[in-house]
Amino acid sequence: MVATFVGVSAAAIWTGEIFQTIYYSVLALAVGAGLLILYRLSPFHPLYNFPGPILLRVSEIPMLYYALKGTRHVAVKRLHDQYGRVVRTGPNTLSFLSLPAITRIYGSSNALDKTTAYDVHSMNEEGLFFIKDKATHARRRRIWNRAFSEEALSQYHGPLVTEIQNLIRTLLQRTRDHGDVDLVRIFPQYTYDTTNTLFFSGNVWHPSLLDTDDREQIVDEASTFFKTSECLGHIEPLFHIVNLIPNLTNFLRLEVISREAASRRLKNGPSFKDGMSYWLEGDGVNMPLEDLGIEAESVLIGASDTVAAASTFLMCFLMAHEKWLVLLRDELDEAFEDAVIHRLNSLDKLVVLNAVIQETLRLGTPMPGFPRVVPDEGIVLDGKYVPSGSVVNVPIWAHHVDEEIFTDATTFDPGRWIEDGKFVAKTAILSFGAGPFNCVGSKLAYLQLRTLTAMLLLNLEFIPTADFDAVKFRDGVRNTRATSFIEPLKVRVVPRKPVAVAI
Ligand code: HEM
Repeated sequence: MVATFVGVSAAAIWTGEIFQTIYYSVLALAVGAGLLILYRLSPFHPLYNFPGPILLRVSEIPMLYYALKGTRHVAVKRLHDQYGRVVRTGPNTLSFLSLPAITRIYGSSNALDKTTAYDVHSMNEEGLFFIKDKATHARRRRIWNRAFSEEALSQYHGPLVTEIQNLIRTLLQRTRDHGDVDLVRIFPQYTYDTTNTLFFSGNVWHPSLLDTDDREQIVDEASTFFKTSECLGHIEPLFHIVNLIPNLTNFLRLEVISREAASRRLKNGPSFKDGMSYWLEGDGVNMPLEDLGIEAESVLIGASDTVAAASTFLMCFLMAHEKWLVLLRDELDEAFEDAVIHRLNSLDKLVVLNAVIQETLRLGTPMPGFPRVVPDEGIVLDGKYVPSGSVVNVPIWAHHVDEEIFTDATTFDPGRWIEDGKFVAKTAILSFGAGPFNCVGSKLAYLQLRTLTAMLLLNLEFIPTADFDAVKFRDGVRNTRATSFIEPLKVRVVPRKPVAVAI
C-alpha cells in the first residue's frame, strides 16, 4: 500500500516537474521573443530611423512568405512605391533604390561582401558563385574569365548551333505530335543541354533532355534546389540544421549531379575545347581538381535557367508586340537573304535584334536583388549612415521599372535602346549584376540569346495558341533565385525557308 502510494506520488511529482519545465521554457521563449520584437521596434535598434512596415521591422517571416511565393520582387517594388528610395525590408535588412547605392554596394573597387545567404550548399570545396572572400574570389574568377574569352566563345559557336538545330527539330516534332508545344517547358531542356555540351562536352547526361523530354526530371531537380535555397538563404542558420537531417536534403541532388558531371567529363575527356578545358588550363594558378564538382554546380546554376527564362520572356514579348516581331524578322531576312548566317559575330551588329534582347533583359529580370553585408566601419549610402552588419540590397526589378530612370517603364519598347539608327545601351541595367561578383558568363549569355533568336525567327514561324494572354502570363511570373512561370506559353511552330549557319 505504502509502496503504491509512494510510486504514484513520485510519478505525479515527475509529471509535475516536466510540466513546469515546459511551462517555464515556453514562457522564457515568449518573453525572449517579446523583448526581441520590442528591441527591433525601439530607437535602440541601429536601423530605427529607416522607414518600413512594422511586420517587416520585427521579423524575417513576412519576406520569407514572399520568397516562398516567388513574388519578392513585386513586394519590394511596392514597398519602395509606398516608403520611398530606402526601405527596411527586414529586421536587419535595407533595400536602396538609387544609382549611387548600386555603385557603392556592388560596383566600386571596395564593393561590399556577399552575405551568408551564399553558404546554402553542403559542399566543402570552393566554387566561384559561393566564394565570399574577395581576394580568393578574384583568383578563381581569373580562371573562369578564360572560359569566356573571344577565343573560347568562338570554340562554342559550332556546338551551340548544333544545340539550336536540335531545338528547332524538337519544336517541329512536338507540334506535329501534340498540335502545340509549351516554350516554358522546352526552353530549359534546351539550355541545360547547351550547358552540358559547352562546358562538359555532353558528359553529364546522354541522350539530351530535348530527346527524352527530360525523362530524369533534371530541370525539376534544379528548380527544387533554387526554391529551397532561396528560402533557406533568408534564415541561413536553418539550412545547417536541415542539412543534418538526411531525408530533408533531397533538394541537394543538384550537387550530386554536379559532382558526377565533373568526374564523368574528367574521365571521358573533351570532344572539343569546352568550358572545362579552360578551367583545367588555369591562369597562372590552377583550379584544384577537388573543386570541379562545386564549380560544375556554379555553371549549371548560372547558365541554364537564366538563359531559358530570358528566351521565354523574349518570345512572349514578341508575340504580344507584333510591331517588333515584324521589324526584327525584316531585319533578319534582309541581313541573311542568301539563307546563310556566315559568322555568328555578324549578329552583334543587328540593331533591332540587340535592342529587343536588351529590352527583354530589362523587363525579364524579375530578381529581388543580391544581399551584401556592411563592413565593420559602417558605410554612408544615399547620405545615410548604415551600421556594420546590416544587410543591404538594390532591388533589380524595381530599378528596371523605375520611372525616374526609364520613361514609360513598364512598356516593352526596344526603341528606347535605338538612337540615330544605332543600338545604344546608354542606361545601365542590372540583369547581370555589377562589380566584382557580376555575371561571369554575360558574354556567352548574349551570344546564346542572339543566336537563338536569329535562328528561331529565320527558320520558324511561332503562332500562339488561341488562349495566349500576355497579361496573365506576366502575372504568373515567379522568382525564387531562378525565374519560373506558372502559365504555359503554348505555340504552334511552322517551318519557314531553312537558313544554314556557316561557322
Ligand atoms: C540571361 C542570362 C543570365 C543572367 C540574367 C545572369 C545573371 C547573373 C547575375 C545577376 C549574377 C550575380 C549574382 C549575385 O551577385 O549573386 C550572375 C552571376 C553568375 N553567373 Fe550569370 N547570368 C546569366 C547567364 C550566365 C551564363 C550563360 C553563365 C555561365 C556559362 C553564368 C554564370 C554565372 C556565374 C558562375 C556567376 C557567379 C559569378 C561570380 O560570383 O563571380 N551566367 N549571373
